[in-house]
Amino acid sequence: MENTGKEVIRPNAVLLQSEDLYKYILETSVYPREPKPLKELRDATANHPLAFFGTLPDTGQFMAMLLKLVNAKKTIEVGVFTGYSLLLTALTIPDDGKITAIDVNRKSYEIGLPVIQKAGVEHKINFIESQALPILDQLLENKENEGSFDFAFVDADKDNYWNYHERLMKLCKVGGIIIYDNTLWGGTVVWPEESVPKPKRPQRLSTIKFNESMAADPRVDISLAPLGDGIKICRRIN
Ligand SMILES: C[S@@+](CC[C@H](N)C(=O)[O-])C[C@H]1O[C@@H](n2cnc3c(N)ncnc32)[C@H](O)[C@@H]1O
Ligand SMILES: O=c1cc(-c2ccc(O)cc2)oc2c(O)c(O)ccc12
Repeated sequence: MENTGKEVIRPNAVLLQSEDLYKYILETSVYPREPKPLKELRDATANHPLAFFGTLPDTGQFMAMLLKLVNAKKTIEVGVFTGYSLLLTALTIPDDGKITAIDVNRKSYEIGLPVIQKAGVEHKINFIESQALPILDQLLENKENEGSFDFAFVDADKDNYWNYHERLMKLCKVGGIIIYDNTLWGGTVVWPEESVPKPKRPQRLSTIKFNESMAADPRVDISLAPLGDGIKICRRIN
């Protein structure tokens, strides 16, 4: 039977419409297990005017689970900010694991760096201050990098997500995982355009197009999980 996409919407589609329920998840499942350095990094970021950029702790907890499930050792991060997702990755991968972390802004990385150093995981991180696209292209110039990464986390300029995807599909191994953050863009993907604040419209359109393109990409298994701001989890199939 043809899948019309018009099936009955089940009750769980509205479950997280309550802030109290989100608080419940954080207080009963996430915060009690959050490693101390991650809490320290959140505290160090709390007064930053862009503190809302930080990866949400429930998303982080799920990401750590996936990193462990695929035994990730070699990873890429696009979009570091003060380093919540970076530190989480560094704490999760083995001692000889390596993260290539790219961000245009080293200043924000330096806010979290003392916490990363204190946690004893800085040696796993190669931070590169740059636009991400040229660095991904540079990595691809070395054939040894092709299909060598176990895991990638993308949390930067939404307009480039598909460009990142094309490169990460070559850099990640078959069976490797790529996570794209903010793929529900604050829920605005289903709002009428005129209800969306003007500055948020371009990224909303990019996100809608990205989700459509991803659904049509036969190279990956996908899941759009409503964690945090929506994370698209891709597993490279071939
Ligand atoms: C939402 S924040 C990342 C949050 C981070 N994952 C965390 O856990 O705190 C987005 C970051 O992407 C960076 N960024 C934006 N455009 C970029 C680009 N073209 N290349 C590299 N980094 C970029 C910004 O400087 C910013 O630090
Ligand atoms: O409100 C934002 C904005 C961004 C953003 C916009 C433009 C860029 O070039 C990079 C990032 O990212 C966000 C984000 O990742 C998040 O989790 C919440 C809010 C925003």
